[in-house]
Amino acid sequence: MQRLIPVLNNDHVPLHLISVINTLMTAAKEISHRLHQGSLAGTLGSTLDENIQGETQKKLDVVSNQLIKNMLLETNLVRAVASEEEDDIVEGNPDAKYLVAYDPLDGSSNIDVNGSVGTIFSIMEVPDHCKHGKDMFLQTGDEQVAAGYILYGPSSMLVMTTGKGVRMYTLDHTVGEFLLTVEQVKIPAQTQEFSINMANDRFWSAPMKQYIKDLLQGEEGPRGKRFNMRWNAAMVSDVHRVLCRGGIFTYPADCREADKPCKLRLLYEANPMSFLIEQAGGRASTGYERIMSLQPTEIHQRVAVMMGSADEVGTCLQYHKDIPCQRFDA
Ligand SMILES: O=P(O)(O)OC[C@H]1O[C@](O)(COP(=O)(O)O)[C@@H](O)[C@@H]1O
Ligand SMILES: [Mg+2]
Ligand SMILES: [Mg+2]
Repeated sequence: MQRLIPVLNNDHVPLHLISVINTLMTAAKEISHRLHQGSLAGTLGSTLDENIQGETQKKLDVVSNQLIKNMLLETNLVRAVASEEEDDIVEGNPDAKYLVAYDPLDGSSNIDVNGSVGTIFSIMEVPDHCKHGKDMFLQTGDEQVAAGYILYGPSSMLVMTTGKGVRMYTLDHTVGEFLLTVEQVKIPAQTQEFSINMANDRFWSAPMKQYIKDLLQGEEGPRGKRFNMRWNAAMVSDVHRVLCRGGIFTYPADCREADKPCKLRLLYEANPMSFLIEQAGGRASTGYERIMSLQPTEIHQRVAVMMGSADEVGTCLQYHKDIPCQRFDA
């Protein structure tokens, strides 16, 4: 089985970019090790702090963030990082070419129940027109040069793209390397599986309520087929399932909190996942716009997300076209 770096070399990925990716993998192996140690590592549970988004930080959110940030900045190949767990960007080498946005630990409410979690990353180049400050990161998802995630599940897996399809690698603990295990990921266009937090049903907009209602009616409803539901509460593992066998994953806008209609973050959750999904033949939208075409205005900006099997996402978007409603995220 091929190791990660020779695969990236074969794809003619620039050497410095390979080093950045490899550094992320070194951090990921350390995070994977700590997660597998569980309570034995003394890093489960919460801190007394909140991040910029008002969410209680888990100890492993903080540890993972520090590991990734320090390792990336030490390479001197990174101009700046933007993390879910940092209020602002953290600057590195002023002459470096790469920007890395990341969610150090996604789905972190799963940590204390020994559930799957992940690390999500998005790599961009410093734009010509802007060499300083957080505005460097305000690029569309189409500008990403690499993106992916590490899923810490029963096995640890890297799933990534540099724009030439999607590959999956599995961490072989005996050699400490990610080995290529799926050469070309392709999402089936059709599906009978959806992934959503159903507890938010009464807070969704009219098109989303109707779409899910019709799915639930199965073969007796307008869709004419039975659907199953899966929700891991970690975007990484829910999207991983979609990449493996198809499905639609969605976290739509809702009206639970007027000033926070969306949950998932554009730069380090929605964009990298959309890059993977599109590279694997799927679609990724907010319900109204293609996610990777959005012009970001803030580093911690949130967006509505619906992504996965192309035909199923298309059907969901049709509901958004046909049913007029007040947009909570407008
Ligand atoms: O609490 P909910 O509504 O189930 O939300 C789960 C969603 O929130 C997230 O956990 C947000 O990510 P973080 O854990 O990085 O904040 C997603 O991974 C997941 O899809
Ligand atoms: Mg997350
Ligand atoms: Mg997180």
